[in-house]
Amino acid sequence: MTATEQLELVSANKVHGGWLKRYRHRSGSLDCDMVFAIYLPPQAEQGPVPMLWWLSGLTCTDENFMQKAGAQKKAAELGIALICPDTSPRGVNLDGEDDSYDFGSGAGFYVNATREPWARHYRMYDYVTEELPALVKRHFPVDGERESISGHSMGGHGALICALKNPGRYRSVSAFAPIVNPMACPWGEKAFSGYLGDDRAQWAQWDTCELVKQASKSGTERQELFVEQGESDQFLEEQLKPERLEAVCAELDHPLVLRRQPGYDHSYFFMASFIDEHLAYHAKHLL
Ligand SMILES: CC(=O)Oc1ccc2c(C)cc(=O)oc2c1
Repeated sequence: MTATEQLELVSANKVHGGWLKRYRHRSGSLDCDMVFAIYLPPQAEQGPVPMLWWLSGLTCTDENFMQKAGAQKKAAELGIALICPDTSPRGVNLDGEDDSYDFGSGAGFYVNATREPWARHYRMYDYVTEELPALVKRHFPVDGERESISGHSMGGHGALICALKNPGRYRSVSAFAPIVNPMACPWGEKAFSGYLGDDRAQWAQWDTCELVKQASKSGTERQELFVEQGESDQFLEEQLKPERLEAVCAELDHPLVLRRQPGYDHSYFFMASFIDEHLAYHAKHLL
């Protein structure tokens, strides 16, 4: 811990016997103040508990998942901490940052930007895989050896790339309606050209379908990917394209559980309907 590291408590609410807390801190990797949310189940009072990282989607903050998914009851039953970062740097005042919902504020895409003016602040990959985990392990009763990761949409893309880029790090990975091939959909093309520039070889380092191909070539461990997808999702055909992940995984024999759920859309009602099953899935790997 650095001598100046400070965690400012923003709010605290008791939920299902545990505590949901929000903290503000100075992020070195993003060079700005950030807020994150952590739910500590009642078991954390007895000793370190395993962690599930939740990465949220476009327009979200640390709050949406904790307020809308209804995950705390099951997390309390299982004894799993939930940690939810914000989705982009905040308050850095870059030109064009607030012009649209799918780029800039609330849309960090969990990459490390290499293009100016984004490169100094938009390093969400380093933030969610290195800086914030180290901080959480220093300050909270969590077991740093037992972590899993999940997320929704842009955050589902984030969860999948974090797991694929760090074989052996996460005990399990799941995603709701993830953007599985951002190199080839409008949201991803806009974000990657803005944050990374024109070099598509760089883009491939942040694309789930491409990372599955790379894992196959390099012979690294093939971790199962668990994906939940609503069939009435309004972004299914244009942005999410789960059939591309299905095809790549089938071709390369990468384990994938893709569940298509009739009638469900892209909203938090969809996540609230299946979050308990995802928590139980992660618990099998964490406990
Ligand atoms: C709270 C909420 O509804 O979150 C939400 C809405 C829409 C989207 C879209 C369109 C994409 C995404 O990545 O996340 C997301 C999250």
